[in-house]
Amino acid sequence: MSDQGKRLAAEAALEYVEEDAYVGVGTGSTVNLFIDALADMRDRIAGAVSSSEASTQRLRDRGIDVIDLNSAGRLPVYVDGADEANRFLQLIKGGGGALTREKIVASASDRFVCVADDGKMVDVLGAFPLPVEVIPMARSTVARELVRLGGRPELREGFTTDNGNVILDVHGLSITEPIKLEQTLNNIPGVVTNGIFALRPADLLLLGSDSGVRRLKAE
Ligand SMILES: O=C[C@H](O)[C@H](O)[C@H](O)COP(=O)(O)O
Repeated sequence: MSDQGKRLAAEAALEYVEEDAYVGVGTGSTVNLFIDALADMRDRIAGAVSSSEASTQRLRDRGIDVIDLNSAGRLPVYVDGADEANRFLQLIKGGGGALTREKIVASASDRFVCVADDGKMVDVLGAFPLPVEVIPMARSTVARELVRLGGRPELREGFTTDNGNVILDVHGLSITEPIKLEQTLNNIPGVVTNGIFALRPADLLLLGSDSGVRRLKAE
C-alpha cells in the first residue's frame, strides 16, 4: 500500500472539481488527502456534500462549507476512494463503513472520480471482504442468507454506521457477476445496501503509485 500513490491520486482529482459548485466527497484515508488538497481551493468552490460524519468534520476543520444533500440538487463531481476496483471500474467500498451514504451521494452525481493507490486494482472483486450494512434486528437472518449465497459473514465488532446500523463483512466471495450480486444482496430484507458499486461504477479511476498517476476509464 502506497501513501505516496494515494496522495498523488488525491491531488490529481482536484482538476475535476468544478469551480463555484458543490463537490461530493467520499470517505477514507485517500479522501482525507483529497480534502486536505481541496482546502487550497476552498475559495473557488461553493462547498461540499459529504458522505460521512468523519469527512464532514474534516471538511469543516479546513474551512470548507458542508451542506445537506437535500439542499444541493445534482452534483457535477463525486470524489471517493475504493477498497477494490476492476477494469470496468466496478468497486468494492465500505472498508470504513460509509458505503450507504457514499452510494447515495455517488448516485446524485454526474461524474464519479475514484481515487486509489494501485494496490486496489484486481482482476475479480471479492478478495476484500464485502461490507454489507444491515438493520440491527435483521443481523442473524441476513447472515444466514449470506451463508446460503456462499459467503462467510463476520460481524464488524464494536462498529455502528453513521446511520445506526451494523456491518457484516462477507468473506469468501468471488464476485464474477458484480451487478447481479449487488442487486441480489440489496433484495435481502434488512440489508440497507452492500459495498458493490457496479450498477453505478466509477466514471474515472485515478490510480496512484510512487511513479505517478494512471487515469483509467471503464473498458
Ligand atoms: O467506507 C469507506 C470507503 O468506502 C472508502 O472509500 C474505502 O474504504 C477506501 O478507503 P481508503 O482510501 O482508506 O483505502
